[in-house]
Amino acid sequence: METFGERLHAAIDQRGPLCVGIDPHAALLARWGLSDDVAGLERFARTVVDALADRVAVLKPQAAFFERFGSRGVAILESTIRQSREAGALVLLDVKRGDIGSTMAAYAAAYLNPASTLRSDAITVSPYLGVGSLRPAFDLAAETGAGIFVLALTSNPEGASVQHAVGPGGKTVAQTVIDEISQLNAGVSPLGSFGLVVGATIGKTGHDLSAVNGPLLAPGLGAQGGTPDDLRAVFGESLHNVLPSYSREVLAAGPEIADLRAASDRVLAEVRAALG
Ligand SMILES: O=c1ccn([C@@H]2O[C@H](COP(=O)(O)O)[C@@H](O)[C@H]2O)c(=O)[nH]1
Repeated sequence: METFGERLHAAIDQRGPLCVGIDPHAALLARWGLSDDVAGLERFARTVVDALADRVAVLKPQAAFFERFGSRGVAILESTIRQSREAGALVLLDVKRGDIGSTMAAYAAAYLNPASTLRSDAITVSPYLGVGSLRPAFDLAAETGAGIFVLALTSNPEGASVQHAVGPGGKTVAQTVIDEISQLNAGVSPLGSFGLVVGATIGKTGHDLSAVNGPLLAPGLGAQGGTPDDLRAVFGESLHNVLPSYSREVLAAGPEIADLRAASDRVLAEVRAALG
């Protein structure tokens, strides 16, 4: 069985280092001339899949924007995940789950079990209950060839007050998360399946990402103010493992498929130039 790290490495080789988010904000539905309801949601998500799933390495549906429409929104999320994967994109479902281990096992089954209708290639998780509480998700991911991205240094300005806090061992909370995830990827080639989320907006923080050996998802580009040039300051020597992620910056170019493709090609060229 191919691991998520192997599949992601191959997808980036073939399609380039880019993740595009599927974030059907109410404001974007309006901008596209769509109604803020399930029909609008379905058209929006289908258009993004038709435009990008056969060309970008990773699509990242943001579960919140589907869940706000209840069970009918979740049904659209299911079809969006399925159609994206059928068209060749890897799907990173942005759900940011995190709970005590026994409950985490159920979340993992919902998103990573091959029999689940929400089965994705990878998910985002929150380590606020301790990285160890995520163990059932790590185990199921390893068993099924899926990936996990753990929030470490998030792109929002509020994140630092918790993530930069220093624990009893003298390490920051974020560095503790980074080090625990690094252990899961130790010795793996070409790329581990356990990634971190590190915002492109955070600047130079002094955190050491050199041992991660896994993908570093970088949201915060575009609409949140981060630029490809910021990536060097944030990631330094770890730039080669960065997966830049854009949502609104690309989605705002819709609803025409050609315009979405052009926006995605433009940001890909910009991040390629920055990553070197
Ligand atoms: O630290 C984080 C973690 C996740 N996100 C998510 O990424 C997208 C960003 O959307 P933009 O439109 O490109 O700003 C969104 O789904 C967030 O929930 C993040 O921004 N920062």
